[in-house]
Amino acid sequence: MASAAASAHIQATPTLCAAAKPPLQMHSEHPQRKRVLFVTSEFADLIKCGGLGDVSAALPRALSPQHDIRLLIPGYRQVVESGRPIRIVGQLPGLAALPPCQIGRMDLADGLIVYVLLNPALYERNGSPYVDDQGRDWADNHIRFARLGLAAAEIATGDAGIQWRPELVHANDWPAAMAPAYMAWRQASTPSLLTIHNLAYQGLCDMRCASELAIPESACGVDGLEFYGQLSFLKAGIAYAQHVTTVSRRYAREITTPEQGCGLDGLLRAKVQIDQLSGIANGIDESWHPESDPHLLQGFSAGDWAGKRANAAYVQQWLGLDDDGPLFAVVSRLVQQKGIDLTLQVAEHIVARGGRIGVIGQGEPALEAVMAELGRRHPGRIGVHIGFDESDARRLYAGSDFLLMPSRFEPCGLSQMYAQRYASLPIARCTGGLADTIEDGVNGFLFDAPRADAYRQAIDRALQVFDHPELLEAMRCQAMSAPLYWHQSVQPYDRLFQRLLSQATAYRALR
Ligand SMILES: Nc1ncnc2c1ncn2[C@@H]1O[C@H](COP(=O)(O)OP(=O)(O)O[C@H]2O[C@H](CO)[C@@H](O)[C@H](O)[C@H]2O)[C@@H](O)[C@H]1O
Repeated sequence: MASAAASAHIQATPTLCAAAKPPLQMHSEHPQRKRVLFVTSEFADLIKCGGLGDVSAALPRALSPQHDIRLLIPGYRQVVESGRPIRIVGQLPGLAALPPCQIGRMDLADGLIVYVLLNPALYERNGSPYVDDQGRDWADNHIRFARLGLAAAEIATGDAGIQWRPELVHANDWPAAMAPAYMAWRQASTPSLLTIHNLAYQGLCDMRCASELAIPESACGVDGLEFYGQLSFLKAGIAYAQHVTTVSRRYAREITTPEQGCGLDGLLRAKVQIDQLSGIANGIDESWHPESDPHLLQGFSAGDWAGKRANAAYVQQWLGLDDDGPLFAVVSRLVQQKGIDLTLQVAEHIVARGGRIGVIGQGEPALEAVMAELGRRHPGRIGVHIGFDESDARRLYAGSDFLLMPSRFEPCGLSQMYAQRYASLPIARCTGGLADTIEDGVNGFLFDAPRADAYRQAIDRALQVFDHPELLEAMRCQAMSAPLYWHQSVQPYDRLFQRLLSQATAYRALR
């Protein structure tokens, strides 16, 4: 339902937004400058549930000097009520059960352009992009995110009425993964790229939804979207995109195995054989800087730990912790992937060894409840905040000595890199991007088996380092310089964009 406040920010007349500032510095002399539509369900400036929101805010900005890259996001309440003007620039008709929508345009202060898919009934709700206030999936998620994919295809084929047409569509995760499929069914000549940030979330719905979503019957078989009797949005993206990337090189290999392939490993192996699957590691954006981060109580740098102590003092007070012992942090979505059950098993060990644990997390209601109960059982030693708060999360990274991240799988992981940058040493499982970004005993600690005993041994090694200040100092300094900023990931994306575009040109010439 549209709220009055929401409507107030949507301008129907195509006048220039007052908030628009001169665009980002554009190297217009770049001969390979391309128009790219980045399709995503989260964007940290406005709405973030996890790492996808961070990447969607940082990667397009990092690529902006090379390319005219614009975002397409759903018009959630948090987006239309953000106070940033939106002007209507396009109209989309309905198709089957996918309703008509408008396209709004938001010009951000740094020049980034965001297209907003507007349909109050579909997107302007309380709750998160994916679940309601009780943590239940929205029952019409298949409609909401198929609509997003169709809108991307309509923009790509020039049917949205907006004065801009991408040369490449970059879809992210299952909520955007129908874009390559709708583009193929509309014979778009524009190539598409799908980035998988997490293979475990696939966007499954009942096969009977096919007609509501205008999916051609010929695409409903095992060579198309069918996945064990259901329709899979992610499979659609993998099948129809010209290329698939994931967010670390190791995870790109892992998802081709039956253990980590979530039932899609066969299809992904086929993609490898035709050179259509690769891994490009995430970076971190420059707001994650311990000297200048405005969220922190006090900044700090390697060797000058007064600011780190000030953040620790804040965390102590906020979470009701005692003031002695090493501080272990958990900053995480509370979901099975993150190995929260393993942390529950080692928590008493940490407390018995004189440690404290500070938690900020949100996610599955059952895991939230056990985590909160753990905090109640150990007042002063374990403090738990169930919720999502950017400032508190950053202060917890900055104030802690170690980050606990025993993920069962981890496509890349940003939290461990944020912790490293803020001199909190990650204790993590040797999997996916964690294995690619942490050097055991140098800038963090890794353990192999997803078991409490292996995890406890890594914690004991961390505690030994904590007892040797010169070692701790050396590891902190190594960690702070380890994570790569995004500009280091630009080149591989750039090369991939150019390759996909030249393949598309060659293909068009053959037709
Ligand atoms: N309660 C809370 N309050 C405030 N902030 C919180 C929070 N809980 C988590 N966060 C923040 O959410 C982000 C989590 O990002 P990650 O990349 O570590 O994991 P996530 O599984 O969400 O991302 C998925 O996508 C990313 C992006 O590609 C991959 O790196 C990753 O492996 C994959 O699982 C971080 O910015 C973290 O600080």
